[in-house]
Amino acid sequence: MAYQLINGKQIAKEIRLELKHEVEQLKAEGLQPGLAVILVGNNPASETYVRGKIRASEEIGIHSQLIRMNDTITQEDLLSKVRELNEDPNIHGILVQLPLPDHINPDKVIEVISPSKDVDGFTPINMGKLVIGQRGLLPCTPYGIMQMLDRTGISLEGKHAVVVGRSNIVGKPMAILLQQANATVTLCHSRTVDLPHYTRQADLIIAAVGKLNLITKEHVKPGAVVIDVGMNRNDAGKLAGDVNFEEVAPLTSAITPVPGGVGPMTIAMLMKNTVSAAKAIWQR
Ligand SMILES: Nc1nc2c(c(=O)[nH]1)N[C@@H](CN(C=O)c1ccc(C(=O)N[C@@H](CCC(=O)O)C(=O)O)cc1)CN2
Ligand SMILES: [Mg+2]
Repeated sequence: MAYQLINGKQIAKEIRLELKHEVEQLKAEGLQPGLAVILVGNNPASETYVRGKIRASEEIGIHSQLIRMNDTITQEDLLSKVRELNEDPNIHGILVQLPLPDHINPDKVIEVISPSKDVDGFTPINMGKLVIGQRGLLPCTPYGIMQMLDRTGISLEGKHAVVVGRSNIVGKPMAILLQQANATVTLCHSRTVDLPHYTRQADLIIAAVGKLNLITKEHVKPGAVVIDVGMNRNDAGKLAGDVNFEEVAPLTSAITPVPGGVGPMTIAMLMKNTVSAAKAIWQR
């Protein structure tokens, strides 16, 4: 079957270009959105993602500040830094790159980020708003997937979506956004018995577990749409998703690649959230 390859890299580029124009206008009106990125330690993958965030900010015209902290920093010192940024009038978005070192409780850190500056959409306030359908800042990866589906013209109305993975960052918020778009949602996870039983009924599969080749052709109904959120290394050391792309793609109507699918959308939506946060704070 001929399938559509959903080009997240290209869609993300379009979104960044739209934001660049919007920021030019905002700057002319006297507002330059500002983003602070906190990186604790030197995890190589985090270094890459943080670099991508700073580069995207620069390209769009968002003022950015990278705050590097040694991995021996105390939780209290990290909390103090976040509190300081909460009060900084030039900063409209704050994010703490995850994962954090083991001695720091990420929940405690996320909790102190001002919800109005929480451009990751991870604070209990923004998560709560999402659940009850109030406007807030949305987590970037699920928000990016919604944009990708929308901009590809994939309708969710009445579709059966199966989300595999129940993380706070992707699976849970994804399930909520999909049901708000009138999909019927099944949320599967590592303890689901007979995963293919569920995924084979799906018009849309979102694979967000972090397990190489978890989704094989046995999991997929012909014509389904498959979104791969996984980021794993294969035997050759190459980046690969949760979906066995070679065998699954020909069965689908549309599928995202890894790399070049969901990943770039995450950073584009972070930029969008930063611009939205700046406008909301400015209008207060
Ligand atoms: N505070 C946060 N921490 C983490 C988040 C997050 O949204 N907020 N998500 C991930 C990491 N992440 C952003 O932080 C992220 C991961 C991957 C990509 C990406 O563009 N991937 C590329 C491939 C990049 C590569 O070659 O390594 C792709 O898929 O094409 C962007 C952002 C965990 N932590
Ligand atoms: Mg990807």
